[in-house]
Amino acid sequence: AGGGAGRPPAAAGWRRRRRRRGDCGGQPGSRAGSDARGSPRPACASEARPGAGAAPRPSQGRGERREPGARSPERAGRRRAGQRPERGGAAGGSRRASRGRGEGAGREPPPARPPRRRLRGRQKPAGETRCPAGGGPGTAASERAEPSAPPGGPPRPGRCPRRRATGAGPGAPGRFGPRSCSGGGALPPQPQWPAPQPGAMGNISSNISAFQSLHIVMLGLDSAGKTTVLYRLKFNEFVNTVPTIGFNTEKIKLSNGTAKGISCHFWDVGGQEKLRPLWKSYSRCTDGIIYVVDSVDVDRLEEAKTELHKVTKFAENQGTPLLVIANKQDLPKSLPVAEIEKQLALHELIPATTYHVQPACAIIGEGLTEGMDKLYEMILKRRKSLKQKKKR
Ligand SMILES: Nc1nc2c(ncn2[C@@H]2O[C@H](COP(=O)(O)OP(=O)(O)OP(=O)(O)O)[C@@H](O)[C@H]2O)c(=O)[nH]1
Ligand SMILES: [Mg+2]
Repeated sequence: AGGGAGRPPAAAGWRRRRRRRGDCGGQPGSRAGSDARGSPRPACASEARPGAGAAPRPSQGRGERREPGARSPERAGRRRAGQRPERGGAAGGSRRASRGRGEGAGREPPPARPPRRRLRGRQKPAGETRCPAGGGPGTAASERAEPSAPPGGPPRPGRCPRRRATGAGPGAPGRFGPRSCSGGGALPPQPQWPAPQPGAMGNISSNISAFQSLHIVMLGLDSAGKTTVLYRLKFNEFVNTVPTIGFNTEKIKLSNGTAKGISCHFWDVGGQEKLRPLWKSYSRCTDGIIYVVDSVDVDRLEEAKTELHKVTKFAENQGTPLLVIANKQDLPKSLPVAEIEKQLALHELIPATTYHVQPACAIIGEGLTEGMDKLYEMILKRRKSLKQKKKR
C-alpha cells in the first residue's frame, strides 16, 4: 500500500468526487488515491495502477504542487479541447477516441498543428541574415545590400580570395610577409595589363612589344635570397620572407635602368632539396634564368654549382641567358664575384649559355637594377640571333 495506507479513504464524499471527475483506476490506498492527501501521485492514474506496466514519468513530481482535487494537466487539456475521457482507463479510451477521429467518425478532426509553429524558435527576425561564413548577424546582409569595394582595392585576378581577404598572399606582404603558393594546380590566369603610358616605352627595343612580358625563373639553393630579390623588385622595399614551399609568382614592371617599363613575369621556386625536381618544369622555355647564390655560404657553393649545371643542361634551357646574383654582398665574409664565378665553374657551361655574374644585396636592392639590365640585354641579343637564324 502507498502512503495513505494508515487512513483508508473510505469516505463516500471521496468516492463521489472521484466518480464525478471520471478519475481512472486509482485504488483506495494506492498512490493515486493518496493524492487526496497531497502526497505525490502520477499525472495519470493508469500509470500508477498495479500491473499497468507504465514507468513513472518525470511529471509525477508535479503532483506535489497540486491541490487536493485539482485536475491533472492532461485532463485539464482534454477539457479545454472539449473531449471527455472515457471511463475504464485512460489509455484504452484515448486510443479508441483517436481511432474514431482518424476515421472521420462524426467529429471534426482538430486542426493539425502547423509545422511552422515548431520552427518558430529557429526563425530569424526580419531583416537579419545569418552569415554563412560564421560572421555576426547582419554582416552578410549588409554586404549584400550595399556592395562596396574591398578596403584593399579591387581584387586582383588569379589570386585566392582567402589570401586577398587576409592580405597575406604573394604580392601582398601583410602582417606575415609573403606566403608561398603551393604549386601543383593549374597556373593562375594571366592578369590584364593596362595600356602603356605614352613615352614610357621610349627605351624599349622594338623586339619586345609593350604587351609582351618576359618569363623569368628564379632558382638557387634555399635561403639564398630569391624571394627577397623578388619582392625588392616588386615593391622596392625589404620584405621579411619565409622559406618558399612551392613557388611565388609576380608580374613586375621594371621601373629602373635600361629595362624600365618592361613587364616581367617572375617565377620564384623554392630552393629546398625536395623542391628542386620542380626546377626543370619551371625553367622550361623561359626567356631568362636568374640563379641566386648566397655569397657567404661557402660550404654549399659546390652544391649550388651542381644544381646550376643540371638546370642549364636541360634541352629546353640550352642557350637561355643566365644571370647569377651573388647575393648578400653586405655581409663581411662574402666572397668576391670572381671567386664565385670560379667556384660555380661558369666557364664550363655549354657555350650557348650567355651569363653574367652580378654582385648584389637584396635587402637594400643594390645591384638588382644593373643585373636586370644585363639580363634584358642578353635576352634581346638572343632574340635577335634566333630571328636571324630563322631568316637564313
Ligand atoms: N644580409 C643579407 N641577408 C639577406 C639578403 N638577401 C636575403 N637575405 C636573407 O636571407 C634569408 C633567406 O632569404 P629568402 O629570400 O627567403 O631566401 P630564398 O632563396 O627565397 O629561400 P627559399 O625560399 O627557401 O628557397 C632571409 O632571412 C633574408 O632576409 C642580403 O642581401 N643580405
Ligand atoms: Mg623563397
